[in-house]
Amino acid sequence: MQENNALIDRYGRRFRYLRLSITDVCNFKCSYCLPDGYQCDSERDFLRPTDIATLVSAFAGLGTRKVRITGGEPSLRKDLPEIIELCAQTPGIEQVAMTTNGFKLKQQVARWQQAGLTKLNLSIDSLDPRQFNAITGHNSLQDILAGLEDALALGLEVKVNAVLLKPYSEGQMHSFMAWLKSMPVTLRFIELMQTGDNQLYFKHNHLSGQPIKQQLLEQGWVQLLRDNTAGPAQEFSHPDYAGRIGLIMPYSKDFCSSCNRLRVSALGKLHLCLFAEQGLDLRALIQQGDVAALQQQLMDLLGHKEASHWLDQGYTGATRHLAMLGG
Ligand SMILES: Nc1nc2c(ncn2[C@@H]2O[C@H](COP(=O)(O)OP(=O)(O)OP(=O)(O)O)[C@@H](O)[C@H]2O)c(=O)[nH]1
Ligand SMILES: C[S@@+](CC[C@H](N)C(=O)[O-])C[C@H]1O[C@@H](n2cnc3c(N)ncnc32)[C@H](O)[C@@H]1O
Ligand code: SF4
Ligand code: SF4
Repeated sequence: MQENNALIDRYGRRFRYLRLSITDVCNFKCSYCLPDGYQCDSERDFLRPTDIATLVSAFAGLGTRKVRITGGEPSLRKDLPEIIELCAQTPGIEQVAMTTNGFKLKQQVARWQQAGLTKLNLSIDSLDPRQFNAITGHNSLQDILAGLEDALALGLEVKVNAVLLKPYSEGQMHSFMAWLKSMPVTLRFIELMQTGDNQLYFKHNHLSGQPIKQQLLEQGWVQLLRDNTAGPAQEFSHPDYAGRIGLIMPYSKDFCSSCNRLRVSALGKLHLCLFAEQGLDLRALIQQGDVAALQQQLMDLLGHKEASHWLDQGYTGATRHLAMLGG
């Protein structure tokens, strides 16, 4: 890959990781994301598999090596195996990952893996069924945990996401640490992010990950190096635990200096940041199937990417909730 044909911004950050949302529909009601459930009256015209093939090959030609499929809930799309497969078969793409609430995991994980999925991130905010139900509005923790066992048995690399939430933090931490002793997954605690819709919730529930980092280091956990397609987590391992711990701390200093990812929404809009003011419409070029023009457009638009999210100044851009874009 020549440097003049790569996605590099004016701050010298290189973008090898595409987060592709394939739907904004979701069947859960996570209290920090869609507390009233998914609301939309009109039909949504999401990118089709042929559009996605054009888009992913444009990104791959500019050095993208990893695609994460996300949503809303991506497993609600019936053509998900087809989408995974076309991403996996795009020349240049080395990793196809997905973030899911796990509702369809047990039924579908073998198909996803056959289609080419290599990594799975699974959102489990609590190991206590009652707390899980209170947070997500779904009584499906046991099925999700059974699906997780299946995913591991198939050899998939699994990460578990848990948003740090003040009222649950003590129980959350305790049971997760005991679980990790024998569970070979990377468990990531994510600082709750403020969005347009959750301002009051954020005020009451946000917790910093910094004290957890301090505690881990005191207890002998060792921080690991990140590779250049890794997500934003700081990761730690410990010889007495089968699992690892990750911390995603968007409010910490310099979080955005290692930004390596761009986003495209299910409606075909490029978002230069999770908290960018607006999406930049790529759909017309995608539907023309003109990969070279699309690549030129991507390189031009990247010139507008900001240094940071400015979340620490209370800025949430146009992001009402993370289901809009897939986090
Ligand atoms: N602020 C911010 N949050 C992010 C970014 N990327 C991921 N996250 C958040 O991190 C959490 C976990 O995201 P995942 O979809 O599991 O992806 P990831 O952390 O990039 O995963 P890996 O690629 O496996 O490291 C979600 O809450 C995302 O919203 C980012 O660029 N900025
Ligand atoms: C938006 S969801 C989309 C994928 C899928 N529905 C899921 O929940 O895994 C992606 C990730 O964002 C996280 N998330 C959603 N809203 C958040 C917020 N306000 N702050 C931090 N993380 C959030 C979720 O916990 C999940 O791990
Ligand atoms: S976090 Fe994921 S599962 Fe929960 S409401 Fe948002 S999109 Fe749905
Ligand atoms: S908040 Fe924006 S700039 Fe910061 S890491 Fe995430 S996408 Fe990149």
